[in-house]
Formats: sequence, structure tokens, C-alpha cells
Amino acid sequence: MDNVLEARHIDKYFKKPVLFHVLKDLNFEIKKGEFASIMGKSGCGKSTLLYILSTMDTDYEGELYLNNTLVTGKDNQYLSYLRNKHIGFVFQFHYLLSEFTVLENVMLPAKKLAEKSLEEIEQDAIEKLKMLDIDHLAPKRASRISGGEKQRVAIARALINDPSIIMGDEPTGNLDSYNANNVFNIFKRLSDEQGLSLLIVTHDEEFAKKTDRIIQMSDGRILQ
Ligand SMILES: Nc1ncnc2c1ncn2[C@@H]1O[C@H](COP(=O)(O)OP(=O)(O)OP(=O)(O)O)[C@@H](O)[C@H]1O
Repeated sequence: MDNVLEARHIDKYFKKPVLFHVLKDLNFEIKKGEFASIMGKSGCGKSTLLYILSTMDTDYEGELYLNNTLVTGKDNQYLSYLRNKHIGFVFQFHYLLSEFTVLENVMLPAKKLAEKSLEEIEQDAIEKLKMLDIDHLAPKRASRISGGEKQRVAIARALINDPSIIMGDEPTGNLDSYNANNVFNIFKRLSDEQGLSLLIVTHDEEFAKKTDRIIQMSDGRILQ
């Protein structure tokens, strides 16, 4: 099996203020190298699903597999390690540390993982920045670069531990069409050339149409 991510019978309830069945028997998988998008009206459960798939929310029913390993029921320490090693995140807002340099920001998740020397981590970070054509930004403070550049730095940071999958919540939501297209092209290249899997929540239909597959959600379900 070549599935990077597999969701089986995922149900989620919010218990307050009233019992609310937000995700209803979701089943799907993301294959190695697949570039998928999740679309659906506001409030249909996209972000809730992404929290579960990224192992940040463990309060759900059903099973979640990452790289064919069951992650449901594992303890927080294991999940935190798993997230850092196998999942790269890109959000609508970049969450870079503004007083740190671009290079330092990209290095952070690898420092947290602590599996390589600082020299190796720095080399890896420069390599990721080169891959995204922004190595010239390495010494700049994150507060001193443009919005489009910040999002590319956030992608470099998401790639630093060579994850199996990139998950994004509206990663182009805050960008103009030129920079949004740029981000799409980077994702496409990562999937085509490096076999990286991507799962991106988006409201941008043009973006979604160009991905390999649109997972369409409505009222907590996946439409076939
Ligand atoms: N912590 C919570 N407690 C109770 N209800 C919640 C909670 N978080 C979200 N909801 C509700 O669950 C539903 C799904 O929310 P979610 O944020 O997943 O939607 P979404 O599809 O990502 O929306 P958007 O496109 O606007 O970001 C919404 O009706 C929301 O109000």
C-alpha cells in the first residue's frame, strides 16, 4: 500500500454548547505524491478535519493511519514527535518569529527534532531555501520581507524535516493572485518531482481545480 494518510470512519462531535455531530463517517486516503485539496462551504468541518488528520485533535472516533501506521490512541509525546517528523504545516498566516532571521526560522523544527547537528540543520535549511529560490533572504529578519516571501519561508520551514505530507489551511488565503500562483507551483513541483503528498484546505476554486483531486465536503460529509 502506498498511502501516506488514511482516514477510516472518522466521526467527531463537539459536546458544547450543545451536542453537534460535526464530522460524519469520513473515509479517504492520500497516496504518495498525491496533491489533494479540500473544499466546502464555511462551517462544513474542513479545519476540524485537518486538526484530526494532523494529529493535533485526538478526540474523535474512527482510525487514522500515517505511513500505514495506526496513530489513533497514541500518547501525546509520540504524536508530537510524529507531527514534527512526518507532517509539514503551512497556514494562512505564516507564524514566523519576526525577530529571528529567515534561516533561523527555517531551522527551528529541525532543532526541535534534535536528530542532526546544528551544522547539518543549517545546511539543510539553506538547501530548502535554494529550492524555493529564496536563499538570498537567509540573513534577513522575518519582519523585513514581503508577504509572498514570508509564505515561501513558511514552506521551507515546513519542508525542513523532509515530511511525508504537507498539510495546509488556506495557505494562499492571504496572498494576491501572483503569489498564490507561485505557492501553487511550488506545491506542484514538490509533488511531481519529490513525491511529496499535499492536502490543502482552500476556498480558492482556481487553486483546487489544478490539484490532482478535490475532496468536496458538505455538512460534515465527503461528497462522492
Ligand atoms: N470548539 C468548537 N466547539 C463547538 N463547535 C465548533 C468548535 N469549533 C468549530 N465548531 C463548529 O463546527 C463547524 C465546523 O467548523 P470548521 O472550523 O471545521 O469549519 P470550516 O469548514 O473549516 O469553516 P471555514 O471555511 O469558515 O474555516 C462550524 O459549525 C463551527 O461553528
